[in-house]
Amino acid sequence: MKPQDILAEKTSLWIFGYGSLVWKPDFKYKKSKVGYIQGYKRRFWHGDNFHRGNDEMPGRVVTLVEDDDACTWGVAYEVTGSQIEESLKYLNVREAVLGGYITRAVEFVPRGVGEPPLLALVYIATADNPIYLGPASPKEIAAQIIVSHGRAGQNIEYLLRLADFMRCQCPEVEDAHLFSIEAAALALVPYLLGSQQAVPAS
Ligand SMILES: N[C@@H](CCC(=O)N[C@@H](CS)C(=O)NCC(=O)O)C(=O)O
Repeated sequence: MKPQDILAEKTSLWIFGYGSLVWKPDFKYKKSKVGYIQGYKRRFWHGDNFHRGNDEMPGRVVTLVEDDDACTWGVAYEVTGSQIEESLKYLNVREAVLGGYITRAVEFVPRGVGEPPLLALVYIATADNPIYLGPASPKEIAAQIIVSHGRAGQNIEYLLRLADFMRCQCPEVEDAHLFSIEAAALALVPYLLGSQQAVPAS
């Protein structure tokens, strides 16, 4: 199903967030649900030269990579009436124009027992995007994150708030990729805080 199929003559639209959108939606919505989408894994493989980085030192933000065996937890937001146009207009700038994300339609599964799956719009950055950075080790990703910042603030804030969301809202979920990067970044902070030692080689 294409994104436009779920937008046609809609009085209600669900938007799935799995990165900064889980802690900073910044658009009006009617309700939100924690849950997951199947067939995608979340990875810090997208570059960001606006919100959490710049052209000289791009930050790293998350995107989704297709993987039939994986699922990604986040938050789905329901927008209705005028919220639909307002949210899409806002996200088009924040995610597509400034972030390089495209939209896809996905099936969102709410965590609540017996709650039916919902069709949702999701913003994904694909490998053909000019600022896509691709795979790297947790240490390499962490080393890039701790020195990057952009118009929205420090890249490490983006990492820590996402890790906090997962610990608080999805404590039962194992996300080795996210938490290994968080641990590597926190281990590097003492070196960042002006210690004399050089940052250890990764
Ligand atoms: N599309 C993902 C990732 C969104 C995301 O992190 N987008 C960046 C743009 S590169 C953003 O909005 N950052 C705002 C911020 O870092 O405060 C989501 O659904 O959460």
